[in-house]
Amino acid sequence: MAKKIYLIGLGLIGGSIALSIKHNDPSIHIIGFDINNDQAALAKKLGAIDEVSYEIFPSDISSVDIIFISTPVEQTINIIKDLKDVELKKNVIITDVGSTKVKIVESANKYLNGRIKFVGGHPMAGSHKSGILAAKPHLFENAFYILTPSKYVTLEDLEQLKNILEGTKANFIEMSPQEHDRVTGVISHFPHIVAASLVYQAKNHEEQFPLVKRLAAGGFRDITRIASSNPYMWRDILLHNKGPLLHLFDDWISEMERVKGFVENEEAENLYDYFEHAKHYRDGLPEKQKGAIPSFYDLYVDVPDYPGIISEVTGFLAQEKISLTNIRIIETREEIYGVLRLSFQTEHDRELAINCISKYSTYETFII
Ligand SMILES: NC(=O)c1ccc[n+]([C@@H]2O[C@H](COP(=O)([O-])OP(=O)(O)OC[C@H]3O[C@@H](n4cnc5c(N)ncnc54)[C@H](O)[C@@H]3O)[C@@H](O)[C@H]2O)c1
Ligand SMILES: O=C(O)C(=O)C[C@]1(C(=O)O)C=C[C@@H](O)C=C1
Repeated sequence: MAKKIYLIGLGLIGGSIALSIKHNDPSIHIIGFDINNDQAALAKKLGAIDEVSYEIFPSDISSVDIIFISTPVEQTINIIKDLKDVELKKNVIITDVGSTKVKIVESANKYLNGRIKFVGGHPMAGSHKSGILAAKPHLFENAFYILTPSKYVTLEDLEQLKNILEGTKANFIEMSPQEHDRVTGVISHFPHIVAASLVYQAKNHEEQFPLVKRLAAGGFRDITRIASSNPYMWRDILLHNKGPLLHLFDDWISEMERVKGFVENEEAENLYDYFEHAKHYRDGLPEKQKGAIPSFYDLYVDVPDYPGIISEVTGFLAQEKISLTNIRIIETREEIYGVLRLSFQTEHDRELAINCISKYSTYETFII
């Protein structure tokens, strides 16, 4: 069992991996390095790591069992290249978390050439946010964690990596780097391009229609949330996955032409079928697992409808350090009661909230 871990890159993903390892087994010693010293200091302060390294390859790197590279994908390749000349522990495992795999695994095979065991990794959960302050120990709960092990990696090596990642509560799945980049191109990379393009469509109409920005409601905000992601990260991802993405551009252009034809020719039945089939497929996405549908867990609370009720309820949760992902007043009933909808990242947090609210109040809670 690995007892000493080294994390290069202490942002959202690296930080969440560190927190999940620490929460699962505090005895694991984690050293962390980040080119941004503030991130590293925060990671230490948050208890994600035990020790900050101020150089990327410290002398005690030769004693670590597993090295996680959780940097943007182009930096990941640079680090793998530099690692080839570093003295490391025999049987050390190196893994990454990059959103692309083909180029990263190619560089590992080229520079580490089996001398060092490399397991491509990619947790299929995250956020449009970046940095250690967005990191959560349960970020990967119920998500798929994709592994693309090279031929030099044994089953025991994979088990050792999965054991250290047990605290993520993710579901591990193996695939080839090629399959990984094709699939993630479809369900992650290209959707990020589309989200950004929809933002540009609004921006490009703002001069003619100044209200565009102000009238943007839930639908536009939902579909464009990921356009707030880290541009540095997505620049690298698109350049790493150019091949599959160029095919997806062609598919998308054909699809838009097809739908344009339905509208232009007023093909009502085709338009209905278009939305109906999309709804059927989307509604069929697995709810429990993350990465497919944001697995927010909603709790409804019957509350008296008076000023300050929201801060009263969130105050209960704050007292017990229960984190919330969203809160909305969804209904104000004629009589004195209203309904709050509280959203949580995990079912466990929702359970904690139910107990917390019943402990501090008589407000009725229910799950739909
Ligand atoms: N954001 C997501 O939803 C998500 C999900 C799964 C995988 N990923 C992948 O995880 C990786 C990290 O993404 P993130 O969301 O954690 O980004 P992030 O910006 O939150 O964190 C990246 C960290 O790496 C540091 N860094 C950059 N270059 C470095 C270098 N050369 N040496 C050391 N540290 C360096 C940055 O200072 C930053 O703190 C990326 O490869 C991304 O594709 C992201
Ligand atoms: O949840 C989000 O905001 C994400 O964009 C996470 C997301 C994705 O779903 O595309 C982004 C990049 C990753 O490689 C994996 C997951």
